[in-house]
Amino acid sequence: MKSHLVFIPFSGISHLRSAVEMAKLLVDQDDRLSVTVIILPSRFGDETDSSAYVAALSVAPNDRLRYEIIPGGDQQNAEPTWIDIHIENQKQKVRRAVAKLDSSTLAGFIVDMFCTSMIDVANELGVPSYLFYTSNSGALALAFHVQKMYDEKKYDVGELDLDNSEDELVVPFLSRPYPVKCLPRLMLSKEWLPIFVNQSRRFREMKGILVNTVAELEPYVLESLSSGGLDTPPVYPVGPLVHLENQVDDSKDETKSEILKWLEEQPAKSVVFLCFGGLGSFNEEQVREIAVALERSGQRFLWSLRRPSPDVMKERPGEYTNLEEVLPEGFFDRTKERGKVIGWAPQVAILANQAIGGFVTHCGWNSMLESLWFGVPTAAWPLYAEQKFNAFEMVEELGLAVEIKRYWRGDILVGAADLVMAEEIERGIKQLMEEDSEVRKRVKEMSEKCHVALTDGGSSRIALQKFIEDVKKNII
Ligand SMILES: O=c1ccn([C@@H]2O[C@H](COP(=O)(O)OP(=O)(O)O[C@H]3O[C@H](CO)[C@@H](O)[C@H](O)[C@H]3O)[C@@H](O)[C@H]2O)c(=O)[nH]1
Repeated sequence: MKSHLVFIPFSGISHLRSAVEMAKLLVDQDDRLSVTVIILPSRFGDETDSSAYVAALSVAPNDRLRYEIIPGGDQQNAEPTWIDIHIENQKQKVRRAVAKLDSSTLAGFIVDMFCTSMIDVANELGVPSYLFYTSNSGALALAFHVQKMYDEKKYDVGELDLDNSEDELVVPFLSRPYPVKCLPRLMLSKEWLPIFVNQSRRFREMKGILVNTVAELEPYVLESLSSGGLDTPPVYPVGPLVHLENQVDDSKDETKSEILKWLEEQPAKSVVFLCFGGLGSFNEEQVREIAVALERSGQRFLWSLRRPSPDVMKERPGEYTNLEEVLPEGFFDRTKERGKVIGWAPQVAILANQAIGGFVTHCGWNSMLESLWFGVPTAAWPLYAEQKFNAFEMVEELGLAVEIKRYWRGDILVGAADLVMAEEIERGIKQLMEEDSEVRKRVKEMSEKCHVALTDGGSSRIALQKFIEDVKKNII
């Protein structure tokens, strides 16, 4: 029997790309399955970081995988709205897009964690909803755990002293206590917590949850989720879903070619790469500390440095027109033989290059998976969202990363951030680049497991097959 799934990702590039990889896997795995990916307009009104990617998708024809692009229309140049309101505003357009599909084969909706209000549209049509979770299963379990405690009145943000708290939470699926100050900022904000908790409640309405993780990477969390303690829908670890296409040297892109050429000239595993995701940027004081650390470390480096946005909730960080203004005087002269400062990075192609020996990252989950995929060890410097949890899991629970700063406080999206001193950064970089470290060895082993997971008979393929079988069983 033919089945059709409607997939509604969030429009941000870090959610969209893994969702598209997920959709491709689904249709590859089962030739009776087809998927329509509905691409929502960006909340920012522009489409800067995803427009080229989306344009390329729409020209790639496939009978069983289609893209329905919903234009921004009247929202162009409007004030950006909060994510939940923005998604709510798209419901009518999604109804219209779904109405064009053959309802007799409709088997369900797969929605991103930010698009849970689309469950209402699926319910109107009488089809089940599934969640596609773009981060790890630990962050998912933490969200469920905090929601459960909140609903049972055991978690009160009013009682938490955010930045100075030495309190720790005992979280069932973690092997050690979790410091309250490492909770994502949303879980510590009176204003945001109810929205966050509501999102987790809606996760529980789903028939199943696809997670961009690997069974071998997070076994304890996945066991805990499947044992029923948190009373969640079934979880399917189907990752790592990594967008690998831009790994090749695309000669049309001169900046990328130049970066890759420079890397080819460097010795194997000699370069430390620094990159902080789509929203990562630093004030001038912090930029100087990083520059000093790079100089003192003596290490070869490739540094993706972005200009901070005046209001990151409304506008993404941009590119510097003159990097010398922000870097210490003489920095370029002193480091020109061994370092390169760039803007937006072709990250996957860089991580795939033989010259990269370590990656200083903000711990966005795609970055963590990309570095694991290429066996590159990381130094954790979390900046926003759930990244402090990711850092805790990778450094403390799994021993797969070193740290730049232990228990870093703040969140750059709400304007509060500790200054990290050059000494701390230098120490982290040196530890990261150690040749025969335990972390490097563990990363290599985990990298191999990630590759095996995606082969026939591998854990992620088995989980994907189980998901497809369950989708078919759940058709009413
Ligand atoms: O200069 C850059 C910066 C980023 N990237 C790519 O952009 C993606 C960034 O994704 P990620 O590392 O996950 O970071 P964020 O963009 O910050 O991702 C958001 O979404 C993730 C998945 O839900 C969360 O884990 C993060 O905390 C959240 O901030 C990756 O594929 C990178 O390869 C580049 O190619 N060049």
